[in-house]
Amino acid sequence: MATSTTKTGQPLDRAQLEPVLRRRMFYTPSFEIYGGERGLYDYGPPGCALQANVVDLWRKHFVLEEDMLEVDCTMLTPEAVLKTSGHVDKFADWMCKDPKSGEIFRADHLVEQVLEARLKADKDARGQTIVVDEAKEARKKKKIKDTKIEKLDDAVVQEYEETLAKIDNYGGDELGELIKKFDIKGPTTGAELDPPRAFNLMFQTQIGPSAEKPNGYLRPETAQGQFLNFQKLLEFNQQSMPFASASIGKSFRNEISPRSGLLRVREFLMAEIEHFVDPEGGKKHPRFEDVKDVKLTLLNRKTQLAGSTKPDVLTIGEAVSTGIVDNETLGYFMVRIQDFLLKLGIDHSKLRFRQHMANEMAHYAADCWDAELFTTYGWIECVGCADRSAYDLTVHANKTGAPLVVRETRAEPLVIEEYQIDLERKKLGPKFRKDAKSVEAAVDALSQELREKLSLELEKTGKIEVQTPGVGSGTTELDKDLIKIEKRKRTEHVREYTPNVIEPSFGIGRILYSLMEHVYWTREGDGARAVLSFPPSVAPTKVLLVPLSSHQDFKPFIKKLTTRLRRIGVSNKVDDSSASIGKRYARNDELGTPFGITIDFQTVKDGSLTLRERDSTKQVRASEDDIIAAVKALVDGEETWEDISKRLPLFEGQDLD
Ligand SMILES: Nc1ncnc2c1ncn2[C@@H]1O[C@H](COP(=O)(O)OP(=O)(O)OP(=O)(O)O)[C@@H](O)[C@H]1O
Repeated sequence: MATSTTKTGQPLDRAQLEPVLRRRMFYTPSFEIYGGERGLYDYGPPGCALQANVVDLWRKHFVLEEDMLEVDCTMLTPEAVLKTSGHVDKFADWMCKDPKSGEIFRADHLVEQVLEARLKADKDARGQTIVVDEAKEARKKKKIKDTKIEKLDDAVVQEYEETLAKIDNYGGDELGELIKKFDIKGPTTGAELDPPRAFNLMFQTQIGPSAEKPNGYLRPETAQGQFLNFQKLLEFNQQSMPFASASIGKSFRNEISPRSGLLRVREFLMAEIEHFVDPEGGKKHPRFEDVKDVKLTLLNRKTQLAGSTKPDVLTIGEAVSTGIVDNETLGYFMVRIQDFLLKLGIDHSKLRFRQHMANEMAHYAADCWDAELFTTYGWIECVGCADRSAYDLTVHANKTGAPLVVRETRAEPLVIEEYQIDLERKKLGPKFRKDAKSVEAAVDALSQELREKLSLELEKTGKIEVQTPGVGSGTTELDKDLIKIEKRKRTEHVREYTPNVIEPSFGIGRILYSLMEHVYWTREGDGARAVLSFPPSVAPTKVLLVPLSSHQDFKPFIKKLTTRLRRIGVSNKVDDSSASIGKRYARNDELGTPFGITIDFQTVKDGSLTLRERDSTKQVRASEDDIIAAVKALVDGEETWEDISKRLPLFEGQDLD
């Protein structure tokens, strides 16, 4: 796997970044003083501010700009809902147990880890200047300690790589076969593993005191609440289609082996959109024209099937017209997802869209693309974008009888010619008694094809036989006196259909962590200093106020500045500690604070201030009004630092760093 690099081209060292994130309290393991609980994290002040800013941007970018209908649905979900949606039976991962140690592994992750480790060892071995036989010889003689030097056959390397490219697609039996075939054993014991078995990821719970057994779950996604409110939302939207609902809230998954920090946790914030669209007419999107020339990096299904991970860069217009992406609405949202991630500060070169393989998608899905971000943990799915077809609305409507459909008055009434059936009910009742209703239902359910066939038979013989499950022998004879079948015209003024759903689904924690990796770099100086180059819009704190010292004369300026900044909604912090100004700025570079205002003796003389930019460490000096206006323009994204440094005089007086 390629290594991740920072914007300065240095390999990204997670062992350096993670302590910074923990120390500055972006996030921290929950319940730590009780020994911690895997897969659960608390966010500290900068983490909370960052998350709030990302969520705020999400709302503006999607809910506001796309005029979506936001809902906030409950997390506690009755069992019946999740039974109908398929989660109770199918929302599971494959786990396997080491019978010797009792350790539990997620089967696909175990295969992935082992194969990746073997490929790495192979690469290392190939990189050695000594040939492998010599390496083995040397190892025998204990000259080389590294016992991992193992070279694989080229065919094995290819097989491993192909397996890894398809790792998300295997079912339990296939994973069991891979474990056997590749001789994968318990990592700590070397024991043969038990065959994989399905583990449902939902947390079960009991709703109410009278429940005798668990009768509900913590939701594993926010989507179901949106589907169940479909009819009310359609009404709220004055029956107008297409429209989208949106929801931000916690979801819960009892992950088999949570790992990789915020990337795989058991409780996480999701932001999901359900865009309801008419399935007829190719799922067009009214704004597709505006985005059709935007390029995306696409790793399609065909490429993955060939065992490759080399993506294509295509405009979304090309991708949709050639059928690589199924339809305009899905393509439109992929572009909007990319725009959003880039706005946050995601590195464009570390973003790709990967198409799900046919057996990786839910059986009802028409197409699905994940926005994946490259991190030190490899490519990580951060946003799923799926076409869920009409599945969810259909199953809930069938189960409850609720009309989760759109009824539209046709512009032109539709004249339909069809076979219609008239039953002589007065005679049917006395003849079939308790079975009359079943016979009637069976007749009503006859297809047009059958009706045509039966009408000919009725005309010819004067009687027909109809399949009536559960009545007598299973077929019932009806004669001309009881049934009439005729071809007639019917005019339909209203069209009824179940909308299809395009669902972009964002994991906010995964996006936050990937973003922190993407904006992290180190500045050479006295020791490498960490910098988090968040764009001003998402940075936890926008401005640091630094008085030169704790001198009394600076205090009124600080008070005035904080009040003014607060009034215009710019978050700021004062650092009046005794550390040098350079040190204080370095501390806040770690927090990603993009701007700093210094208050010095010149300020006391003429009211002027310096404004420093985090990444370049350049400063300008100007009046308080000009500096405040510059900060506001920078934070609102109306001007860049380049604009400001052209407009206001540069300040070279002090090298603060
Ligand atoms: N355990 C988790 N921890 C953090 N975020 C998650 C977790 N599971 C899912 N997400 C986020 O929710 C989004 C939508 O969920 P989805 O059901 O598509 O994920 P998934 O395909 O089950 O993920 P994975 O295959 O990685 O388990 C994902 O793109 C991801 O950002």
